[in-house]
Amino acid sequence: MGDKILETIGLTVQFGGFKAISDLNFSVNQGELRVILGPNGAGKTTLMDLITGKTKPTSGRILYDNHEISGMEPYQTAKLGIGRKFQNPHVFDNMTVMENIEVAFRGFDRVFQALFYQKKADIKDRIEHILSTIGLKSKADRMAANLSHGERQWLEIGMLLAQDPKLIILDEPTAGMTAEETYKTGELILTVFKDRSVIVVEHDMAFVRQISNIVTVLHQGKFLAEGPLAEIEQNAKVQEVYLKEDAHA
Ligand SMILES: Nc1ncnc2c1ncn2[C@@H]1O[C@H](COP(=O)(O)OP(=O)(O)OP(=O)(O)O)[C@@H](O)[C@H]1O
Repeated sequence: MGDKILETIGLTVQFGGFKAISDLNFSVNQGELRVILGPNGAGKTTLMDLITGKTKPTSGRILYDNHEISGMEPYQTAKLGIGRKFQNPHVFDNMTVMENIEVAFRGFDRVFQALFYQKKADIKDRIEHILSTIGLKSKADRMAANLSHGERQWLEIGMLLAQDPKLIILDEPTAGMTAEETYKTGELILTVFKDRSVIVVEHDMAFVRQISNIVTVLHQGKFLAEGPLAEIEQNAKVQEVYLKEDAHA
């Protein structure tokens, strides 16, 4: 596999007679931040569901870090180090910000859970470090329910960091954010996930411009184009797909 963290080969999933992902060959290198673009219904979320095991492929392979993971359950891919942040934050409202990060540490691994109390000082330092990274140190004791939408998203990014995944999947991390929150999220992603393998599904083009390196465009479950954003924006096939999409809107 060389330095690929993820590779799909002929990946296909069929719902009834409809192929939501069709014969897709796609790969992400170690340490790369890859953005996935595509009009509504292109199959972006389905691809992320396939990688994490939420959806099982009809055919084809998914290789992750030298493991064949197609057909695995989400808890298995999580154990192997694939971490996902959903569009709507999955934080525990009835817990404080600090407790949410603590739970993310504890829940990840049973061995770690057993060691948790012995290593409390060490864990505390790591939790504090994560809280300052996501800019929520001063709100550590606040209930998660009382955070703003942007802060809840950052808290979930902190929970991902606590799990220390090898491959991070971010599903529209700026959905519902103000322009300022979106920019701050871009900065956060560029700093905290630097040198990590990250896949970001996103629509906000200003945000994509801020963070992007290589962009992969999907259309109707198929690979359409791939390259630096500036190149992709000039791509005739991509322009056609997005223009058609606008015409239907
Ligand atoms: N469980 C399912 N059963 C039937 N059809 C599905 C299922 N999941 C997804 N689809 C269909 O597969 C296609 C791809 O959906 P998907 O959500 O992956 O697209 P997307 O690129 O993430 O779109 P959006 O940008 O709107 O989120 C859509 O036509 C959707 O209706």
